[in-house]
Amino acid sequence: MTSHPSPTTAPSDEPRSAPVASRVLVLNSGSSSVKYQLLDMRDGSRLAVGLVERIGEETSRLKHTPPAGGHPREQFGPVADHEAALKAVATELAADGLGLDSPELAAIGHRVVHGGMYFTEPTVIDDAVLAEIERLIPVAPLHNPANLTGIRTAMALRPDLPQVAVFDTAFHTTMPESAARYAIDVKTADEHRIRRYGFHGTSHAYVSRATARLLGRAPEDVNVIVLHLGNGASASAVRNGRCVDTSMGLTPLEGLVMGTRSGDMDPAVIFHLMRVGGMSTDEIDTLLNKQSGLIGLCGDNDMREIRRRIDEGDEQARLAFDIYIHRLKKYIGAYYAVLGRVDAIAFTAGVGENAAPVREAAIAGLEEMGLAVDGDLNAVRSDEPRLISPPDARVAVAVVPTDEELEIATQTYALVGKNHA
Ligand SMILES: Nc1ncnc2c1ncn2[C@@H]1O[C@H](COP(=O)(O)OP(=O)(O)O)[C@@H](O)[C@H]1O
Ligand SMILES: CC(=O)OP(=O)(O)O
Ligand SMILES: [Mg+2]
Repeated sequence: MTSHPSPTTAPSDEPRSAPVASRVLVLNSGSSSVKYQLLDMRDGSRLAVGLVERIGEETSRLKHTPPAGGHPREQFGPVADHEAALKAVATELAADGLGLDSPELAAIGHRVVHGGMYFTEPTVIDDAVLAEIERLIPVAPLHNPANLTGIRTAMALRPDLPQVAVFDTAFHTTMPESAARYAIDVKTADEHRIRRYGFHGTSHAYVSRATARLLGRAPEDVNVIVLHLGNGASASAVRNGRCVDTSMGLTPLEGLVMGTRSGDMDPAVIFHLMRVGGMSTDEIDTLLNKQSGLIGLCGDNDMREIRRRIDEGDEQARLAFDIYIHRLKKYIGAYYAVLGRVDAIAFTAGVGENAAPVREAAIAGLEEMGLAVDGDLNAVRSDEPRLISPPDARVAVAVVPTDEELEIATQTYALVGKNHA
């Protein structure tokens, strides 16, 4: 696709209608990276895609893929912080004539990981919204600070433009109290707003809908278990298009075994580490969030590397893989029981979309539940949503690539259009 010359600057006294500008820039700021996409919302096409990774290190890398036909450009060298990263992104976009000053830009959509109980919908960002995202930093210490810097930098670059926050937690606000509450003293829980919020909601929403489409059915008619297996990983149970349970909780630490996070464990492990191990709260926080999961178990958090080591007979990598799969299987069983009837199980994100051995092992032995994976279908590599269960399977097993950026752009553009109308 090419960048279109702007036909869009409307005179300010024109009647208010859908936004004339049709582009949305999406920023997904992680703890050490910024992923971005510029989309044209007339057809959902991508005008530019990129990533700045290893922010704050000497070895930062920016990779920018311009409109179709252009060669990806890479830059190496230190990018000090998220503000510097975003400015570098703005420079790259400007070099392709897609600068942030473009009148065709309708809005900037931001992934915000923790929205607490307050934000159930995409929200235009103002000072009060910024303050609430800031207040939630203690429950998303790896994510919300980066999200905030991304927002503030974008606001400084385009103060006139609507900046929209799309929250990871929003899709999970439909969870019933029976799933959202921990079984702890109610007064204490309420005082500190301790409950299960869930994350990756934009992905769970997008993938559960795309799975229904793959089955040729309406989202309201299907029950889906979504397994979002990236570096962070979470499972969700989606009944008739609405989330009824998810594996992450107050913070993105609960649930599945992840790249560097432990997921579920007896909370008494923490008291033990404090009392007997002499560790501080911060040390335990770092241990469980950054030094546990796959990396803690075997020294690698990348599933490709773990599979390579297993193929070489590495026992430690094998055990890490087995622990990862065991936890995943437990959640499949649990959410099967929560939903009662399951129409599909969808694998998504970096591991879910690419690691056929993970999909095979997670479903193995569940034939009595109507679950099976066809070896040939599972081996297919594709960017398209696809079934990997045998044609006669009672429950569909699918690989459904997620697209958080498209979902964020869609929600952002819909909100800006609504506010305009
Ligand atoms: N070809 C592949 N085979 C197996 N695992 C892969 C492959 N490509 C990516 N992954 C896994 O996906 C992870 C990244 O997933 P992703 O969804 O991009 O994570 P995040 O958004 O949390 O950064 C990597 O850490 C790696 O474990
Ligand atoms: C919430 C969360 O875990 O996000 P990510 O997978 O991007 O780290
Ligand atoms: Mg991700």
